[in-house]
Amino acid sequence: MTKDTQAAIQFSHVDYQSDGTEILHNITGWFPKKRITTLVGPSGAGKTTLFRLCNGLISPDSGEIYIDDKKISSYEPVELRRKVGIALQSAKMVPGTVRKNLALSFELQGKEMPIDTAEEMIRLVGLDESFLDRNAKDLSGGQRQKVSIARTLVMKPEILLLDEITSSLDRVSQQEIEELIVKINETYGTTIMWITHNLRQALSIGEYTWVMMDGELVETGESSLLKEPQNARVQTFVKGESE
Ligand SMILES: Nc1ncnc2c1ncn2[C@@H]1O[C@H](COP(=O)(O)OP(=O)(O)OP(=O)(O)O)[C@@H](O)[C@H]1O
Repeated sequence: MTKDTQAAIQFSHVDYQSDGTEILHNITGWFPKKRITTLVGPSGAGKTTLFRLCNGLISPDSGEIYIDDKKISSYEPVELRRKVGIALQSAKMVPGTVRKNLALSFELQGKEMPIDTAEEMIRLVGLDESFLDRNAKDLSGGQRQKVSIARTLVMKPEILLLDEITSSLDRVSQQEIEELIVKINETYGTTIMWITHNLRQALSIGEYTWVMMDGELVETGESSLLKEPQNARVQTFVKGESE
């Protein structure tokens, strides 16, 4: 992709190993600020591991990651967690109300969540305020995913990492979440990085795409590259996923 905007996150020759096995190899690339970029690739390609590097859960063995042109290692953990929010497919809830779940990040910092923040975020994700007092265990899969996104958004992250958040949802809920992702990006200018197995989503929602395979970044650019990939392995992957 041409560098017409600033990078929110930049990888420079990043390697990551676990128990002596190389999981990510020489990753060099960037995620444009305030845009939606999808990450696609076969299972085990290293996409989730890349996310864990981005929010500081793990650190590279070599190479460097920059967030807003500043080395990731120079961020305080609390500052990094606030800047980079993450929502996962499992959307695990703690026992109790939706409000309690939304307040988790504040609680961890010994703060109280402002009432209007909870209301703003629950409305943003398309649920009405009565949901705040519902028990999280009674939510449907789609509602739980929306609450999980709202829970990440309460800290107003500049960068939002979404890991396969629509894979277990029905078509209608998927579409609602897709619309929500676009709305978050437009409302707050949030940089969004979105792992998805769904190439239709990558083509229609994500402006840019990273294609990862076997721990490497094999193709990157505007999402339209998925229509005519240059790399033979990507061609095979795209063909397989579209059948
Ligand atoms: N903590 C770990 N220890 C050892 N191996 C790991 C660890 N975490 C991930 N791996 C391995 O690293 C590789 C990449 O895993 P990762 O979960 O990042 O891939 P992925 O692209 O997100 O896959 P999926 O689409 O299935 O979620 C896999 O082979 C996985 O088994």
